[in-house]
Amino acid sequence: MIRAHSAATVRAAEEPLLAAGEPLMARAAFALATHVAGELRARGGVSGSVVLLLVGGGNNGGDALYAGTHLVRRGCQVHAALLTERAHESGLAAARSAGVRVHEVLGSGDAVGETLALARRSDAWVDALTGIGARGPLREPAGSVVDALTAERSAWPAEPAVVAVDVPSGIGVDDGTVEGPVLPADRTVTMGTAKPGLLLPPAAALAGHVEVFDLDLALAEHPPAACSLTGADVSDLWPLPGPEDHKYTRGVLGLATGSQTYPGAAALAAAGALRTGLGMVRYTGPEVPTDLVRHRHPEVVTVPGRVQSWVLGSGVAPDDAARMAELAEYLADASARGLPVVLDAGALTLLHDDDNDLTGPAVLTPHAGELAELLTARGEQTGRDDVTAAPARHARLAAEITGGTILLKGSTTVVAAPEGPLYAQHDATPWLATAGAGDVLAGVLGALLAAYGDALAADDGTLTGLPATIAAAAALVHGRAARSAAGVSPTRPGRPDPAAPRGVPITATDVADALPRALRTILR
Ligand SMILES: NC(=O)C1=CN([C@@H]2O[C@H](COP(=O)(O)OP(=O)(O)OC[C@H]3O[C@@H](n4cnc5c(N)ncnc54)[C@H](O)[C@@H]3O)[C@@H](O)[C@H]2O)[C@H](O)CC1
Ligand SMILES: [K+]
Repeated sequence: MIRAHSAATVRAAEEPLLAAGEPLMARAAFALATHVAGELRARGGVSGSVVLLLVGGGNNGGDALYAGTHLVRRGCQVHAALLTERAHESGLAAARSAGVRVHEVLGSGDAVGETLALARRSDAWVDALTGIGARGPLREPAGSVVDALTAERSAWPAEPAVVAVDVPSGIGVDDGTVEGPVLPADRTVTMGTAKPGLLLPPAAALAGHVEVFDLDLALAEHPPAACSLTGADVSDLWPLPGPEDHKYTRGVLGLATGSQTYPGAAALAAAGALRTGLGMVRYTGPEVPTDLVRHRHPEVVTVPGRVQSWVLGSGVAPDDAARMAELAEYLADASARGLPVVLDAGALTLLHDDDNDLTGPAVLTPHAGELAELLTARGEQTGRDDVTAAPARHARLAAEITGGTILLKGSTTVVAAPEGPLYAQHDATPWLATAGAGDVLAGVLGALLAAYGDALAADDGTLTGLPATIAAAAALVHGRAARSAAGVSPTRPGRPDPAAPRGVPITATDVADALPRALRTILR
């Protein structure tokens, strides 16, 4: 699991070490210089390369100035463009005495032109304008300089190497927003621990490859603000059957999905659930989807009976009054029993007013538009673009309003419960943006929740965070299955790797069919 901690937590953890005189900045600077040298080596060599440090007025800039002294000693020609009146004093003194060429570009009256001229002669740019001390989007002239460098860099995608210090300057460090200019990085060298903005969209896409440099910060007692699950985490929580298991100990999932108009969602959700593995799927719905499910998945039982979790709503239109009334009944029953439910598609509108408030564990699976509609219906006027600009913030808000866990679908899936860490899962592929993919995900999620259904129903509060972890796990598995089906390899958010296979078109059925293949690589 990748754990990211808030700026405030990092400062609290740094405090005692700084008070004890630990040379944190010196360590950070050495690590930064090592990674910059690594980028230069990958592009042909270190000695003789030209490095440009973009220096702000705080310790973030200090890291880069000290790193510059190491790079000079490794034979680089290092320039420092000071985009501040007050550069880190000792760092600047060390840089000057080591032979870093310092340019006080503010004084020239043309900070953009001066910096751009230096940048065009450089093989690597080190973004040290702001770190965890940033307040809001980049102020001038840093903003205009970054805009100009971003335009310059997009003209030469392969060059130069851009290395961000701690975070790409100007991102929302704690929430992943991008409210102004940010220079996309090839690599971010982050100090002590990952920061939420390096995992959360849209900022995560600008960080490139993230290297966490350990500063021995005492973070164990500080809960992370954001996490990303890895395959190993999913393997640890996966419900593996034992010799004593039977269908009810493995979990029975109730599917109230699909409708006369959209029968396919019933079969796709069933496929996702069955290939995730569980005791049994019970399907309930009108004749057309029922016949389809029976035909496609003879394993599915279509008579009512005991279930341990529900998936409601995939393939149900909010104006399908009869079907919506059924969903409301299932939701009320599940809530009364404390059974976990997945609310997808049409079922999300059940929470557009507080008549159906959630009393049991629930995971809502909206895309950005559905989340905007839900928030607006609950009095928070929100547009789709607002959600995509700040997904973590809006997912958390919806979780607080509804009491449910929000799995917000997107190129990076964000999961937010009313409290506890956010999850960011960047495991999918753009090929997954295809009809029915969400139905399969709902089935995967429902099956996993069914395995934990009895425990969640009997929970005394110790499992509060479990639905969010399970939702993140479902997103990881679903994304890995899509990559496997499309034939693409894992990617970091951000610049696509030109050498990576591009993949092929896939259907939602392909994703469901690829689940066992994906699980074979996860459940080792
Ligand atoms: N504390 C340590 O010894 C270590 C710190 N690390 C690095 O330090 C930064 C945090 O440094 P801090 O001085 O607190 O703040 P920043 O340098 O991130 O930024 C403050 C700097 O930026 C200016 N500023 C603030 N907001 C904006 C804005 N919107 N636009 C433009 N400029 C802005 C502000 O005026 C100050 O001049 C941390 O990220 C690490 O990189 C070490 O790594 C570990 C030891
Ligand atoms: K930075």
